Amino acid sequence: MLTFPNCKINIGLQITEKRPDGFHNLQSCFYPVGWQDVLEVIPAEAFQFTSSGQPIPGDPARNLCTRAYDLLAADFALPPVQLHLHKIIPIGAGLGGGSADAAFTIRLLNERFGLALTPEQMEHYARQLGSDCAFFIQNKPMYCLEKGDVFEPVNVDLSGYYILLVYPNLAISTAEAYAGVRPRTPNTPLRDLLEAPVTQWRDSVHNDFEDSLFPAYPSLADLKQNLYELGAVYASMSGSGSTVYGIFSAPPDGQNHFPHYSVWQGKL
Ligand SMILES: C[C@@](CO)(OP(=O)(O)O)[C@H](O)COP(=O)(O)OP(=O)(O)OC[C@H]1O[C@@H](n2ccc(N)nc2=O)[C@H](O)[C@@H]1O
Ligand SMILES: Nc1ncnc2c1ncn2[C@@H]1O[C@H](COP(=O)(O)OP(=O)(O)O)[C@@H](O)[C@H]1O
Repeated sequence: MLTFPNCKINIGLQITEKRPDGFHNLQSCFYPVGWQDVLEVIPAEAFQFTSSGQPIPGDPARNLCTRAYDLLAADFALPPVQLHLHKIIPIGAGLGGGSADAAFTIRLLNERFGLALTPEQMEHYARQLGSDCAFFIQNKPMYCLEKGDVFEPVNVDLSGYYILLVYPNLAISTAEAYAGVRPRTPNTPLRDLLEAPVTQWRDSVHNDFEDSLFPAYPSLADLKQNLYELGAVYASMSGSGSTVYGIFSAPPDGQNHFPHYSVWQGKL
């Protein structure tokens, strides 16, 4: 059985405070985007995780797909399987690709083996694997709070727009990015700013990670400027970087403008 874990972008990201557990409370709109991996579950004699495509750093036994399987296998009598992941979504890119793989593993095993888990139960498992993992269970635009794992509905609909994602071949560790931020109470909550149409977001909807990462990596600020010059109605870095995206009202000519970077474009 096959499934296609997709990535997300963050539309605005306010980091409001450091928590006693060392994590940060945030407010952000998470929005699913169609850049996808391929994940297959295959009957096997013994559990095995294999991958192709981009090399994934780290021990396969600690891969988020393996950890998702182990988590469910602790509570259910799962038969052994081979999980094969064809990795396409850039890694360490602010796109939540690893979290998507983990959440889709839970969804796939639930369906394949008739575990009858509700979305809330699957979110409970996903939260144990990463802060933005639970989002990918329902996988629809959400206003995310606390660690990014508490959801409220959001009235952001970008259907009809096009998106261009540019990954500048620079992996940024999420933990390192959080270590550089200065949490603060925003003047206006992101939720209120998102009430305006996308054409008015440029000067108001902000990703707080840009404040520390753009000075450290000036090429990221240049990339955002390039996307505006290409005609984006809104451009931003996603999550903890390094992907920068632009939202366009007509299809942009992305491949020709960024020949040395990994790009993906499609409809929202
Ligand atoms: C920044 C965001 C924004 O959407 O996405 P990415 O850019 O990684 O995709 C997320 O908060 C990333 O969530 P996720 O990638 O699941 O992070 P986790 O694995 O849970 O945590 C990695 C490390 O980041 C820090 N961390 C993460 C989430 C959070 N709310 N506060 C934190 O301080 C912690 O130091 C933690 O050890
Ligand atoms: N299936 C997976 N895909 C990508 N990264 C994974 C996976 N499993 C574990 N990881 C680890 O997670 C880290 C990157 O996670 P990723 O979700 O790509 O980054 P980001 O949160 O910035 O989008 C890497 O250090 C990688 O070793």
